Amino acid sequence: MKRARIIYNPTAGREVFRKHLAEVLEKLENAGYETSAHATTREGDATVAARDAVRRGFDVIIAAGGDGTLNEVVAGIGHFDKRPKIGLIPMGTTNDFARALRIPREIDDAVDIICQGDSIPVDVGLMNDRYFINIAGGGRMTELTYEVPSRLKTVIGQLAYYLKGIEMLPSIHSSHLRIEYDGNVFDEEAMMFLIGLTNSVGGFEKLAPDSSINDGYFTLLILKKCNIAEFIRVVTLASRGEHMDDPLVISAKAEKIVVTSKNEVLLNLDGEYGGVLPATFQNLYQHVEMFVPLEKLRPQDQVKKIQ
Ligand SMILES: Nc1ncnc2c1ncn2[C@@H]1O[C@H](COP(=O)(O)OP(=O)(O)OP(=O)(O)O)[C@@H](O)[C@H]1O
Repeated sequence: MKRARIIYNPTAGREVFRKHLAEVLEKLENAGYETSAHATTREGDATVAARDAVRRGFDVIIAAGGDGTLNEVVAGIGHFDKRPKIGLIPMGTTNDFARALRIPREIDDAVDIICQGDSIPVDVGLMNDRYFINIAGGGRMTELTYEVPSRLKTVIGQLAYYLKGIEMLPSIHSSHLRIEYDGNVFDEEAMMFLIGLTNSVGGFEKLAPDSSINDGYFTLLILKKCNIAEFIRVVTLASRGEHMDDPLVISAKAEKIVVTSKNEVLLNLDGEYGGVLPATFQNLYQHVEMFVPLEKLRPQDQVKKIQ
């Protein structure tokens, strides 16, 4: 019998996962998994619990929480040579990663996907020595996501980002950025840069429309220096996925990106504070294996499943 370890964040999102734990355990047992669960107690605990699960030989780790919990689980298993497969039960507010992988928000449906057993390899990002699964970025604008108070985020979800964005508009300014990406160099003032692994960020599902979750490449987006009116124009275009051809936007695919600045530029990693530049971003090709609804994935993400 295979063994699964559920790592859940009891404080994530709106729903209380614990209330559903018995039925989730039963479903997994019926699907042939001997399952146990760990409730995280603080920030970073999912990383410790995931590391522990690898050492104890679990075949599968199921992250029940938001992107933050999944990020911590990936950080916990990332350094090991033999990594358990990951299942995801989206319990967060934005659940960007689950959205990109077409994993449904309903607990029951998400568990069904794990029980069905289809899985694909997924790329993971490494910034200096920290893992990310969805997006990294820097510049005044990306500070938004961690300035949104978490209680506000839980109550009104992604709307909080937009509200905070409007409030912060007057304070948006450019920074000097030197970005080396696979042999190319950008060295100018810019508003922000984003390094994406998936196509879904902060509710913007078409931010990196042609990204694939397992091709070994990041999508790099740079927004050049502009005024507030231009900035609003590009963000509006981005909400519709129509920003890629805008003259203020540089986009590229890259495996390795090195970013430095003459200014102090704060970084954002999967929606959390990620330190300051300089930073080296490395795409770890197909580093984790995740359970997904294979038939619902976009064609470019449907890598032949590994048995
Ligand atoms: N018991 C706990 N008390 C407080 N914080 C916790 C606890 N367990 C985990 N955390 C922290 O909560 C953070 C956010 O959790 P998570 O991402 O699961 O939910 P979310 O913020 O609601 O969702 P999303 O990231 O999708 O918006 C995690 O990064 C984790 O460090």
